[in-house]
Amino acid sequence: MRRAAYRGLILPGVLAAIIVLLAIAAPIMPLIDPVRQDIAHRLTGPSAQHWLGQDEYGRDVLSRIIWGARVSLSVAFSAAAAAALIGTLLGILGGYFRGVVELLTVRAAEIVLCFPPLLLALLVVTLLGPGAGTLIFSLSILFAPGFARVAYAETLSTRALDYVTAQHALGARTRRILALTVLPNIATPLIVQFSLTVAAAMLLESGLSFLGLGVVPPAPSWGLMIRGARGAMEQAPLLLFWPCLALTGTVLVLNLLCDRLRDALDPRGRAMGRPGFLGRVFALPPVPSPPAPGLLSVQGLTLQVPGPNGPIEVVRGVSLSLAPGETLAIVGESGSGKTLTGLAVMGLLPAAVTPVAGSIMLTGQDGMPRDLLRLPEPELRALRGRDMAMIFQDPSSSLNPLLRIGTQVAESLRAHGTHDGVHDRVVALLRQVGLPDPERAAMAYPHELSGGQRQRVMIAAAIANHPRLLLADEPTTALDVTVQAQILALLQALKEAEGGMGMVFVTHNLAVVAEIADRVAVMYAGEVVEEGPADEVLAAPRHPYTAALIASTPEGEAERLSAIPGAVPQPWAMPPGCRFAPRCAMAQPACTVTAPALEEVAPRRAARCLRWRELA
Ligand SMILES: Nc1ncnc2c1ncn2[C@@H]1O[C@H](COP(=O)(O)OP(=O)(O)OP(=O)(O)O)[C@@H](O)[C@H]1O
Repeated sequence: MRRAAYRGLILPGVLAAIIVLLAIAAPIMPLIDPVRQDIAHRLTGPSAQHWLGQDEYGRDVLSRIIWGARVSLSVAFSAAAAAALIGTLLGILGGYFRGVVELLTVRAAEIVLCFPPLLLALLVVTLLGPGAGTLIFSLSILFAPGFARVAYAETLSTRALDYVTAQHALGARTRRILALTVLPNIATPLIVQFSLTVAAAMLLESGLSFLGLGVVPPAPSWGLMIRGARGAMEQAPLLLFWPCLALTGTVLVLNLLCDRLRDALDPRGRAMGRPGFLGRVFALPPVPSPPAPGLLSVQGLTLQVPGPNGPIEVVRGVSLSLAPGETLAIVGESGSGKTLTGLAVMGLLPAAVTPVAGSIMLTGQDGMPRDLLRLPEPELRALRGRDMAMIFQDPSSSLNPLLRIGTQVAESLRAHGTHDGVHDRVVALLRQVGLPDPERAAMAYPHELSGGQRQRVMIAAAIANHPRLLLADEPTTALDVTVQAQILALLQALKEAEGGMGMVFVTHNLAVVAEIADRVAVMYAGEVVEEGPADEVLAAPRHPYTAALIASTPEGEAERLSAIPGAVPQPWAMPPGCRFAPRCAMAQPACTVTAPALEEVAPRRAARCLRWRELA
């Protein structure tokens, strides 16, 4: 993934390098003297000797463009770099220490913002006299507060995050925390700010030179060229075109370069967002006739992420089915692919994850089965929250902290066309999910509720439109044990009340499976290794991994737990043959050679093990 991000740097990097090299190499290139006048040939068009023609004094336009790049680029880069350095320092210090430091840094820098930028630049240039040095000085004063504000805002939110607190807890010095933890984490918006500032500085330099307050004529600068060309626009329009093209092109290349640089430096960059419909569909082979589902039927779902040596299958050939009114638990260790399978159903996969095979058929409220993997985004969006809904692990981060609970639950109703009696319906929903004083809860903000109450709110929003399918991704993991039991009981009760609603429950907890699931799919390293009725699978597993999971689950006080040796293999280092073989007590040589298929081991039961019969 990072390699792809670095590849994205090539085109803008090469273009920017050409521009910079041309500017640097201007003195040694066989260019005509950019200030040599040839009045006899003023405003002459392109010729073999003057490729871009001659200007109003007969000077060579190509030579002035290339020499002008030196001035424009050096002024813009120097000013942006100085502004970035000063502004970032002020912003980080102000945001981190707050109080008086904030007053002396960020707030002091903001005084500059009270003046119109052009007027301030004019003032400085008038006081110090025109020239490149003055331009750099005035532009850095102008742009530093922008950096200070971005750095300040980002530092404010970063300093409150757990990984910064963790550094304090480890006894790290403030200087190191600022340089090694805060700065890299606020770098992304600063890079974007830098690209915008370079572009703005080039434009302002051109503007000031155009006004006669920047670079002093006859030295070449793009701004001066535009100024000169303006007077001769009617006779030689191309004279205006060339410096404008150079300015626009350079600004666009710099913006692109900074965007790509941000993607390459931030490992989260490409993982955020979601793949578009075309990206999804082109990656998927057509399915001739998808099997008819009960409520949900996942067939052969394979998900890939880009890896350093080619794509990696993080979920492989997963097939699941769910009948109306049924609860299917997907269980497995961390990294087994449970969450990605759930997100694939919702069409909410991260951008880095692409479905490359399989189908996900859902029968909607209208009784029509649809393949969710091949549905355009607007149609998927219409299904989300109405035909299928999802609740997540951490209710604190799923609720918007700035909106009242009632507004957030109402949003899920309004999103699907309910506009009348919304308040009453919201209160009824909050009552249905067991919130003690629903009228008051509707007016509360998320931070005023406990974790369990927030999860109840999420459930209320999820069931607001009577979905046919409810996906619950570890909805009780972030809660304490007593609250967990209440939420499980609530989900069970709601499922019965909402007659026919199916539930897919992602968990790593077998006790939860035993409590609520009708069927269970056990996942290991991206594959379903066993599937069947929950009570049968838990009582008599047919896969050594399921058996090992059960043996490692606490049950009663006297039980002795046995841990599963080793760890789930990393997606890029899957063992050949059976993926569980390296950790399996029953593994034999054949297991490390042949990847077992998911075999039917009893009616409506399947297992992916060569030796399942020995477990029977
Ligand atoms: N955005 C992503 N980019 C690259 N790889 C990813 C991404 N999301 C998940 N993966 C990989 O896919 C695999 C399955 O992840 P998934 O989150 O589905 O596991 P899980 O079983 O739900 O684990 P957990 O219980 O910890 O959430 C993991 O090994 C992870 O490395």
